[in-house]
Amino acid sequence: MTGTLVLVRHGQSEWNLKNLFTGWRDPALTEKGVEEAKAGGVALKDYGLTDFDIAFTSDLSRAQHTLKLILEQTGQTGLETIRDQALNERDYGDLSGLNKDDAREKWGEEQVHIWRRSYDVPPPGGESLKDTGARVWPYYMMEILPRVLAGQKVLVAAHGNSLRALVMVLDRLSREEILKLNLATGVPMVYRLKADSTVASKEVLGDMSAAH
Ligand SMILES: O=C(O)[C@H](O)COP(=O)(O)O
Repeated sequence: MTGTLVLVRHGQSEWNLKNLFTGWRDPALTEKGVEEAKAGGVALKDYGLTDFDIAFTSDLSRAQHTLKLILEQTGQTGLETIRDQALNERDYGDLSGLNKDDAREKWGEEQVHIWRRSYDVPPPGGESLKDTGARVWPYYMMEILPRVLAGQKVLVAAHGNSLRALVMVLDRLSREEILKLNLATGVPMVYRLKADSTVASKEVLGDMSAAH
């Protein structure tokens, strides 16, 4: 029997609230984001996951803060944690700091949707989902997956697009399907993997439909 992999997107950030492209910029969580992260922790606790072996997070404070708030709820504040920029949000390049509605007015709804959700079209000066995956997938294979296959319970607090890259592979989504996938903030996804690293089961502890 292999272990458990939990993926959770950080709670709402100040720039999510202001509707700005964020990428590698480093805004803090909002009050709502703090509440979402705590709720994610409570959901894990209620589910019975209070004994993680290790946690991973990005180099960005919104993900690190989310992880801290979750671990406070599961009673694991001292848990070994590895931070790595391989798990950072996709680099939004020249869009970073721009308002998403202003960008739609300037470039059109469809172009902005393609930049935000397509597999291989990068925003100007930034990373496509494929580019993001090119750093997330090897990191997952080398650092995270071996621990899960060894039976550990592993928690990953990261970002909308670094996690979409992982979910694309875990859920075997096509390029068309990934266009439609949005991850809600603070909602844990609990995966159990088979020994061949494919997914045995997936449970979502919250409401993903609120994602946009
Ligand atoms: O970096 C950002 O702006 C957000 O965290 C994710 O953005 P998206 O919803 O446009 O992918």
